[in-house]
Amino acid sequence: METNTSTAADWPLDALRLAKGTTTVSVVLPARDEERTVGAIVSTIRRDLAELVDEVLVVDSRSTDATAARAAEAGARVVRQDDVLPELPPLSGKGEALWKGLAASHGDVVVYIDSDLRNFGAHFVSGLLGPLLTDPRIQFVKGAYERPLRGRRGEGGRVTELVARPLLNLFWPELAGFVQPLGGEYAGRRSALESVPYVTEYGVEFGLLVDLLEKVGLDAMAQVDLGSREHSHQSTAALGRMSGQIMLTAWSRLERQGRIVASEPPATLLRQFNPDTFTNVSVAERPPLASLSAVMEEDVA
Ligand SMILES: O=c1ccn([C@@H]2O[C@H](COP(=O)(O)OP(=O)(O)O[C@H]3O[C@H](CO)[C@@H](O)[C@H](O)[C@H]3O)[C@@H](O)[C@H]2O)c(=O)[nH]1
Ligand SMILES: O=C(O)[C@H](O)COP(=O)(O)O
Repeated sequence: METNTSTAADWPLDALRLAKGTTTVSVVLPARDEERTVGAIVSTIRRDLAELVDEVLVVDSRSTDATAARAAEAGARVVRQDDVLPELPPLSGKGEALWKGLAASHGDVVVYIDSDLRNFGAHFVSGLLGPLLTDPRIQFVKGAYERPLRGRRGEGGRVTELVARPLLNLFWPELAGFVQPLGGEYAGRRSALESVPYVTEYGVEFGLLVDLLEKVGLDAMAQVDLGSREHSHQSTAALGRMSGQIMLTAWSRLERQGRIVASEPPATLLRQFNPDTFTNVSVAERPPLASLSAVMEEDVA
């Protein structure tokens, strides 16, 4: 991992403009109720990265606020998650938004950026593009950063530290060098992203790392330090549900890789208190988009 690690400052815009050549780039932003932040992120990309980014696509993930309007005003193309590939039964959550964004976008390289970032800068996108535009061996690039929690440096990323990184270290230690395995800022070649399934809900990042490791190998994966990342924080209860989804994603990969043989499937209801609720934390899965390309070409042309 260390050999494929760089920082955003290693990738100045002038050099990337030259390296880009005819490669087309899409930035895809999944967004559910992000009216406060999505417009500024889209505007920054359009203003500072006009020569590098060919398409900015916001996937409106069933927002009930003005996310779609704010994104469109700022210059993004906006699609509604459930309007993409409408012949398929809709699924829900972030993973579904990302898969639909892959289907609806056109770039040779796709950059994913969360829409709730509060300190977004153009270096998030240019940093992620650096290894992909300059090294043909690289298929996938993950952002790394320091994450404050309500002003406390290094304290953010609770699910990352308590669930995701321990699971990766236990079962996929090759991936232990990824500092932010759950981070929402990453990029890949379309051919690589279309070759793997997308887990729905919040299992998507964990599933992509494990599946891409198997598909393209660690030498084709890179990491770029993007500095510091600030985003909106979810409640502890919501992070508990996210953790359940990530654990079930890990389980599905262990089973698929033949590393566990289950006498019975795991329960998928998470009981939480205050209020006393049961939530289904199961995740579904979309197949590799390449396997649906005929359908997709008809639909998004
Ligand atoms: O149903 C959903 C839920 C979220 N989002 C968007 O996805 C992004 C990240 O979602 P958020 O709820 O802010 O996730 P975090 O609590 O920040 O979770 C972290 O960990 C998750 C699990 O790996 C990752 O998916 C996130 O990108 C990462 O920031 C945001 O732009 C959301 O608007 C959707 O589009 N649809
Ligand atoms: O990636 C994570 O662990 C979750 O997004 C939680 O992040 P937070 O602890 O910074 O809210």
